[in-house]
Amino acid sequence: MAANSSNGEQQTPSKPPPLPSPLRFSKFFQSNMRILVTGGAGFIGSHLVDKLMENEKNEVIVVDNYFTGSKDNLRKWIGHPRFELIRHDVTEPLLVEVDQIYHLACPASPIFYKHNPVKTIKTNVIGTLNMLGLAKRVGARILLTSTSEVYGDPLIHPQPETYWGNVNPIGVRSCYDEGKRVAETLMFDYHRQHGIEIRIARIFNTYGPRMNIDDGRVVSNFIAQALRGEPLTVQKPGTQTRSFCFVSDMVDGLIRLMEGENTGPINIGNPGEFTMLELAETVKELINPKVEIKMVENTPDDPRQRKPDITKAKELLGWEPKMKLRDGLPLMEEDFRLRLGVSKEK
Ligand SMILES: NC(=O)c1ccc[n+]([C@@H]2O[C@H](COP(=O)([O-])OP(=O)(O)OC[C@H]3O[C@@H](n4cnc5c(N)ncnc54)[C@H](O)[C@@H]3O)[C@@H](O)[C@H]2O)c1
Ligand SMILES: O=c1ccn([C@@H]2O[C@H](COP(=O)(O)OP(=O)(O)O[C@H]3OC[C@@H](O)[C@H](O)[C@H]3O)[C@@H](O)[C@H]2O)c(=O)[nH]1
Repeated sequence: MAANSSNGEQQTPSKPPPLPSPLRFSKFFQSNMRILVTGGAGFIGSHLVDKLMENEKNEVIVVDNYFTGSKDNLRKWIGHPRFELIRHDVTEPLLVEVDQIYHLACPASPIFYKHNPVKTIKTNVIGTLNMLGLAKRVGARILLTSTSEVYGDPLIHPQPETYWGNVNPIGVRSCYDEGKRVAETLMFDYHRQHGIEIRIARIFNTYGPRMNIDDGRVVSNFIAQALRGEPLTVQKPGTQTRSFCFVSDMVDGLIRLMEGENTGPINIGNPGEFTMLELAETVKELINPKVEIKMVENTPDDPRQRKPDITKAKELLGWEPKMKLRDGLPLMEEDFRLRLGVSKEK
């Protein structure tokens, strides 16, 4: 049955989806829903695993190369009978019998995805090709965590899914921005050519507990700096905007997309938009009023504005974020205090 694409026109595949394992049709079928999460040892992935494991009908397999993720994020599941953790790089083929694939494997922090740009684009292109080949072979439904970066430095604001973007094809961010755009292209080509069941989430900036403390992203940087009494490093011009979604809202959106009947792409993010100076002032107010704010140089091609139009997510998934930034930041502060060993001043 042709799924609907989020921009309205039918993306009717030329073939029906490949049949799942015959086992799933047997009336005595006892096995669980077998779910693969690539990049499941990462920030969003490990929270997704926590949520999926709450359902006793789910078996979860995580593959991860630990480039930016950590086994520590999954320690509570290691040894659990419905959980498996495999060290695997998605740029190499993988064969596991699964029913759903959440494909999150890709470094998300700009510092990390710029560290080895060729590897980043290989992960996005070859990694996604390998996961689509697996989906075709075993008849699995596959969800790609794409990104707001596919809009580049957007000329339309807020960004709807119908916006084709404004992306530099040869810049220092292109390994990620164009890599994710190619991944989306591959997803739709496998859908149209082979009938694969696809889901595409365009994730906007997400924050919360378990972010790497020094992964260089703005929310983790500001909170770690405030807790360490270091100046908050606002990258110029400071008036650039982002919209921040708390990780539990993000995970809820991803699961609704996977379980729904729409291919996407669908924006998943919080439309609450702030400048980086406003974010710094909020972190200073909530965490450490004595901390300084200092302007520092930015990096090339940094988008000037970003805010999701989440009309599709509301209408097609019945989803919208619940956590406001001022309520989410203290939860992240608590996590960072624990991990940094910095107690709250009385
Ligand atoms: N966090 C955000 O704000 C955000 C925004 C937009 C999109 N996304 C996307 O969501 C996904 C998860 O992001 P995150 O914030 O959890 O990042 P993260 O870096 O914490 O997680 C990525 C995980 O993928 C693993 N990985 C990277 N390359 C791999 C490879 N070649 N093979 C196997 N594993 C590999 C890493 O070790 C890590 O565990 C990514 O696809 C990212 O592009 C995140
Ligand atoms: O210390 C810092 C870090 C970052 N910034 C600024 O904060 C803004 C956000 O930067 P981040 O590095 O947190 O994140 P980005 O918005 O560049 O990318 C983020 O959103 C898109 C996702 O696909 C990426 O995975 C995610 O990292 C940028 O304008 C950056 O210049 C600071 O002002 N200070």
